[in-house]
Amino acid sequence: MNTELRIPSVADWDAWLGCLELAFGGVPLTPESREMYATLSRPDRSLGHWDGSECVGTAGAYPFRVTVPGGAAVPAAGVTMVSVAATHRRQGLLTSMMRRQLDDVRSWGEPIAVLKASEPAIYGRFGYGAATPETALRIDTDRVRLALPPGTDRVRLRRASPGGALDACEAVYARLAAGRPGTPVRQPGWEKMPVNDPAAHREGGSPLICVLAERDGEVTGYVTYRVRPAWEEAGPRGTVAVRDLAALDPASYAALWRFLFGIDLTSAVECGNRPADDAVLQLVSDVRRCEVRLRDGLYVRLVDLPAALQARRYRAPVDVVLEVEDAFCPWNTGRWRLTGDAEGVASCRPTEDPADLVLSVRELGAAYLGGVSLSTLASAGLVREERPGAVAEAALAFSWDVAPWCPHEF
Ligand SMILES: CC(=O)SCCNC(=O)CCNC(=O)[C@H](O)C(C)(C)COP(=O)(O)OP(=O)(O)OC[C@H]1O[C@@H](n2cnc3c(N)ncnc32)[C@H](O)[C@@H]1OP(=O)(O)O
Repeated sequence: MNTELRIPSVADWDAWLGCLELAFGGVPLTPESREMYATLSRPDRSLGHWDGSECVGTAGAYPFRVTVPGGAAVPAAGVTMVSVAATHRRQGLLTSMMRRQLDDVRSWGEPIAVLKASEPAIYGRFGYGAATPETALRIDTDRVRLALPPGTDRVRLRRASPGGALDACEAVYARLAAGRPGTPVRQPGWEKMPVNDPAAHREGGSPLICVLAERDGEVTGYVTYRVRPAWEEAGPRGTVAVRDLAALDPASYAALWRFLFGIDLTSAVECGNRPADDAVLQLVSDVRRCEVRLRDGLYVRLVDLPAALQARRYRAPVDVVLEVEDAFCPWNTGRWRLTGDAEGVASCRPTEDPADLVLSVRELGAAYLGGVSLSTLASAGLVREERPGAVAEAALAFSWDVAPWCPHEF
């Protein structure tokens, strides 16, 4: 196959986006989404495969910063808009784009690349590990009750227009992003994404509604949701579909959930993406009536392994030699001595010392944000222990007190 791989010019944008649309089923993007992507896209950080004048492959990489354990916001390539034309699939076009992109990311000095996959089977071969397990929830609000922490009744709730409340919501997001590994710091322009609400995407639901939680006149939380009304012989069976819910304190958090549970003419609350440690599951009276579906969230690829491992903090003191295999980015292959703890700057240097743990870069990516335990990976046979006790030591050090989560779409 004779295709040319190159950075698209601004004039290539329509053809480039057209390839992406077709690969995702051919439904044209709504004008709102098209305009948003046109503003956010970075042609200089994108790649296209061209077969003559036809664009047959696309990939992009936004310049993000992602919170890692310890609170640093690490430069990260946000890989996105990956597609290959149906006429050209399984001929290695994606592989060649991943090759070029990871070389580019390395040259940009971004220690990690992250993505959300359309299908989990695609990116492991390129060294991406599923790092932030997330849950999709559906709660039967006719039968489930909520326990409410002290102060819930003092939280004031106020409806606001999603666009008008953007600054207040973004301030809450920014404070939470700093404490939750896996969360991208919002880059300029991206605040529009959570309130992008094309009518074509509402699936019979209302336009997006925003409710703010306030304490002492300050916004302490928000929820955006839509209601999908439904009627049965026996009465109303509407669903509340939550897009985003965030709160700075337990009372505001509970007040928002209580509000969602009480919306008239509805009998269920659905959330497509919540963290694996979402506190609501500790408030519900009957967890069996909450459908909880585990999903893969953010995938992490260590591009510059020592820089990435040095950027995070470790929950307990650690001193281990990791023997890492990385066939796709061979500069990471080798033995690395990692030392670090909760406070100081970690060190990760090449070493000739014998290995304590043997693993691939994919497993290291999965464990990087503290959401997947090295012990679990060892139990699965994906991490090999060469020094007794090394798995337990490293698993504790890599773990974190909050589960990593990526509430940011891209
Ligand atoms: C971050 C994001 O943007 S996620 C969005 C990804 N895009 C999509 O899902 C859109 C629809 N799908 C597509 O456009 C294409 O099928 C792609 C991009 C997923 C794959 O592109 P291709 O050029 O066909 O991939 P390529 O030929 O390089 O395949 C490389 C390997 O991955 C495997 N592979 C590719 N796609 C898939 C898949 N969906 N599921 C499982 N394996 C896959 C191939 O079989 C091949 O395996 P091999 O090396 O063992 O032979």
